[in-house]
Amino acid sequence: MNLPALRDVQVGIIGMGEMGKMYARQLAKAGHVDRINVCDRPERYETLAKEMQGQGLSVMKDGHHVARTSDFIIYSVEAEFINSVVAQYGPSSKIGAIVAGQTSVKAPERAAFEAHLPQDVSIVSVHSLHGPSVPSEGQALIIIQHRGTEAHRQLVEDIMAPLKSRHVHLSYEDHDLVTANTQAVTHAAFLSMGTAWNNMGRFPWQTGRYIGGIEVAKINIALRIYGQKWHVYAGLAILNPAAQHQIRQYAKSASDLFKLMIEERVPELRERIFRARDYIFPPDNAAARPLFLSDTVFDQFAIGSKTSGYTPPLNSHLSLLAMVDCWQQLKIQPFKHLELAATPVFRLWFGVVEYLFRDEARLEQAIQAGAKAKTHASDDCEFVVAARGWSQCVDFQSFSWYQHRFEETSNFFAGMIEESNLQGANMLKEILSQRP
Ligand SMILES: NC(=O)C1=CN([C@@H]2O[C@H](COP(=O)(O)OP(=O)(O)OC[C@H]3O[C@@H](n4cnc5c(N)ncnc54)[C@H](OP(=O)(O)O)[C@@H]3O)[C@@H](O)[C@H]2O)C=CC1
Ligand SMILES: O=C(O)C(=O)Cc1ccc(O)cc1
Repeated sequence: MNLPALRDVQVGIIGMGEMGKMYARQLAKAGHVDRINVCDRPERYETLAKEMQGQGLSVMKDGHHVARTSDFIIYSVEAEFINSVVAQYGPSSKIGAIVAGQTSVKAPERAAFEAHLPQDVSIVSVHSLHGPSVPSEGQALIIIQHRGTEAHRQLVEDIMAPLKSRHVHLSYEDHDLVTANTQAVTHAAFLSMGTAWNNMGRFPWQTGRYIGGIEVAKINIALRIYGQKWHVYAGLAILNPAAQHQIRQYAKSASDLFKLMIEERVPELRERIFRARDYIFPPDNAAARPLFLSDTVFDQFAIGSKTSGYTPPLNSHLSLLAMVDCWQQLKIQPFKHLELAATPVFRLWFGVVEYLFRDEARLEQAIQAGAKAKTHASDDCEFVVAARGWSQCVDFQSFSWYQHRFEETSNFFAGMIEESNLQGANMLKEILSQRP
């Protein structure tokens, strides 16, 4: 069947949440295709039509209308619902259409497409590796040519071109492996930090003390994540087949290292941390292009005043030590994904980890702080409990438990999130532009 020329293509977006709106607005602005047909749930039709007035979009009542008129249909709904939404609207797909999903985890999307789409429909999926508030230019856009020809793939890439993203070609399987390696444990770390602060009942940035260096990055990213929708994180943790055991290992690594700290088993602790470091940051790894973030970079975004004369106690950085230990235990080499398919959050987090691990004196200070000074032992104890809790929640595959845990902490942070998101966005932009 002949494919339409780009200027004659009608693009359909089912699910006008944050990502759907971001795509719709950018594609409509480019004006390179014939029409953009969009819908959300039928009960939201009138409100959506009003909201989208004058933006060059054709707002439709439901997914049947979008599917039957569009040559390229993007499902941009919650991963938890992808099967039921595709089951409902998939059979209405226009003959010969190309279908994609924006879901962050592809195993359920693939299963839904294979089960419910007619055979004449091609599957060339997409996934923007950034949140809706990050400009798409230069960020990774994964393209998955699953069922269809080169011409189908090319048409999809031409349709997505106005986003000016960097197209990365992966299979469905590799997508889930790469995103589990970059996102699952990263999110578990930040979610656990937030839960620990909530359970301690104090905001780390409201203690009146100066917070600089990598602490600022931790706080801003944690708040950034808690400012997003819970289902995005729940979906990729619970439904990605490669994510669960990584999150479990992260909790185990945090717990193992914490036990070595409180039992003051310094030689064992040091041996384990240095073994992990040598695996993740081998000194002779020419392929690894370090980010080399510095205190000066982070301190531009410090909280409080350095002139208060207060010297912050040394931190054990348990969340960072556990990350590298987890990667080493599972033999994951995250460097491999840094250039190709890292999200902005992962790149920043990796930079923070590297900042600690590429400096032996800093690493030794963390070991001493954890096993001797024990200045952060009570925080670390809460962190271990929180990491285990998130891991159990993911193992149990409970979306409602996940939502409850997430919202309890995001409510605790309410009021802080907006301010921090602004600072977090500036920080991401500044720090990520520091790359060699
Ligand atoms: N936010 C992010 O940072 C990123 C998200 N993604 C992925 O993109 C997808 C969308 O995420 P995002 O836009 O953030 O989430 P949103 O919750 O903002 O958007 C999803 C939208 O789809 C709607 N929806 C659900 N069922 C239907 C249906 N039957 N018909 C029409 N619309 C429906 C939802 O309605 P309701 O709320 O009532 O359920 C909601 O408005 C997810 O799979 C997510 O994992 C990918 C990259 C980044
Ligand atoms: O950068 C991150 O890890 C984020 O938190 C934003 C995000 C969330 C979900 C995705 O599918 C892609 C990017």
